[in-house]
Amino acid sequence: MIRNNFVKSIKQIIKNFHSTKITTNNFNNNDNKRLELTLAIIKPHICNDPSCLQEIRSIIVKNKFLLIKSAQIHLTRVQAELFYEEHRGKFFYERLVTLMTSGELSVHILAKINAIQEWRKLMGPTKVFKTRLEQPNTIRGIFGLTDTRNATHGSDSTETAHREIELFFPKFSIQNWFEYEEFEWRTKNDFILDKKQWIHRMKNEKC
Ligand SMILES: Nc1ncnc2c1ncn2[C@@H]1O[C@H](COP(=O)(O)OP(=O)(O)OP(=O)(O)O)[C@@H](O)[C@H]1O
Repeated sequence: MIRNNFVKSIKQIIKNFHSTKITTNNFNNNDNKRLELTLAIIKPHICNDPSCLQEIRSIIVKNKFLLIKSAQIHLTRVQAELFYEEHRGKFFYERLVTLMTSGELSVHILAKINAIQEWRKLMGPTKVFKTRLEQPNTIRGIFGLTDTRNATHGSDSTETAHREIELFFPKFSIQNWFEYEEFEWRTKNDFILDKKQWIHRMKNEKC
């Protein structure tokens, strides 16, 4: 019941979000801090439910993250094992790998000032049952089902973010993005959200 109410209120927030045009003022800060990149993953049990998937993507946009790249990816077992290598041997490792290979993932490179910390804050803590009580308005508080099926993933440091971005988007050059694009994303006037691809485009960018 409580969970249903949260889902309803999130739906309402999203309904109010009609405009796809946003201005960089939303992304600027006063001390000209650079944007940061992080990797966000929406896990398979959410991707299997189109309305939940749509809601989480809309929450990302609503919270003023820039969607730089997005892809639907089905991991092989080898890829999932590599991704979660640090957890090998833990009691939840097998079920985690099974979950992450059970269907498509929605994978996104997000940009924002303090993107890593901001995305983790929006997701909420790993443990779903505690999170539902203590931080019910976070993504995991609303959409998490169990500690493993906790809806989303987010990189936990710059080093991890860059490693994970390279793993999922091998053609994307982080170095080039910071050298040639970061300034424009941070300072140019407006972007358009392409809701088919779930990426932001600079206004004059060709599709
Ligand atoms: N105690 C646990 N029980 C079940 N699953 C767990 C547990 N701890 C972690 N996991 C699963 O392993 C994933 C990676 O765990 P980690 O400790 O890196 O958490 P996290 O940094 O909050 O999550 P993520 O890396 O996915 O953003 C978690 O997102 C969750 O799916």
